[in-house]
Amino acid sequence: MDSSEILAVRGLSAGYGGHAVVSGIDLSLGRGDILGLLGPNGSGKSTLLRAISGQIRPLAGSVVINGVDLGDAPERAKSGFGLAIDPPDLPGALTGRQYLQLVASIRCCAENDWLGGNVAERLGLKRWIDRLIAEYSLGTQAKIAIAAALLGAPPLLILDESLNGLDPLAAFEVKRVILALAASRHQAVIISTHVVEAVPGLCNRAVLLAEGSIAREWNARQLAEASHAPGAFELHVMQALSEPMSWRRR
Ligand SMILES: Nc1ncnc2c1ncn2[C@@H]1O[C@H](COP(=O)(O)OP(=O)(O)OP(=O)(O)O)[C@@H](O)[C@H]1O
Repeated sequence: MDSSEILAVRGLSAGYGGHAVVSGIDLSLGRGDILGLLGPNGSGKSTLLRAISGQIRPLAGSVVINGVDLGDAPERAKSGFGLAIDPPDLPGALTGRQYLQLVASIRCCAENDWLGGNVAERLGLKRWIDRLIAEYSLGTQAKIAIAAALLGAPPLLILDESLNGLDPLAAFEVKRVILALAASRHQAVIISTHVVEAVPGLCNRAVLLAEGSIAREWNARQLAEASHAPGAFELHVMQALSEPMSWRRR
């Protein structure tokens, strides 16, 4: 494996009850990559991220995180990524601080071990930190999930629609944190989103999932070009989705 490769997904199929929802997925992320994962509802974005994060077992193929095969050494591989938990799955009976302490103890780091300052404060969590997560709004829950995912600066950061529900200031701060992580070239980020227009300014790679397969990919140059023309990237995505499956991935 290339030492700069943080995520290597090869021939991955995954789904539920033995039925594949995503199949034939190949992905390689290096240090400094920010991958935007796009796709219509039900196209398999969350399923793919669940397979990459070891929440479901692949039906075929492999996932290697920072050089560790998830199938061979799941616990060691899992220490290579931070995942922002879906707000309904957060432990509502803990305070934000207790949750950060819990995640920090699992990651063997301090509860304020973030690259680039106090992320909890930057996301506006200071006045919520000693209150129960169950009392948080959805957006505030998303913020604590992101802050926890970033603890200990894991090589890979996985955000599944985590920008949803954030107020503009918090979304701006999360984007700044992500861009700084990528600029440090120690980490890679994979972020699924329906906010197509945010992708060219935030990501240097993008893939479009359709019916469980990668239908189209964009590299840094293509995203940079699209970012100069308002609406251009959204148009590319909509065009790709309107093409028959057999035309895609050119
Ligand atoms: N736990 C589950 N058990 C069985 N089927 C599931 C489960 N979770 C998702 N699916 C099915 O897998 C398919 C892909 O769902 P998935 O949530 O991965 O899509 P998505 O692209 O993330 O969608 P969205 O944009 O709506 O969040 C859907 O048909 C869905 O019904």
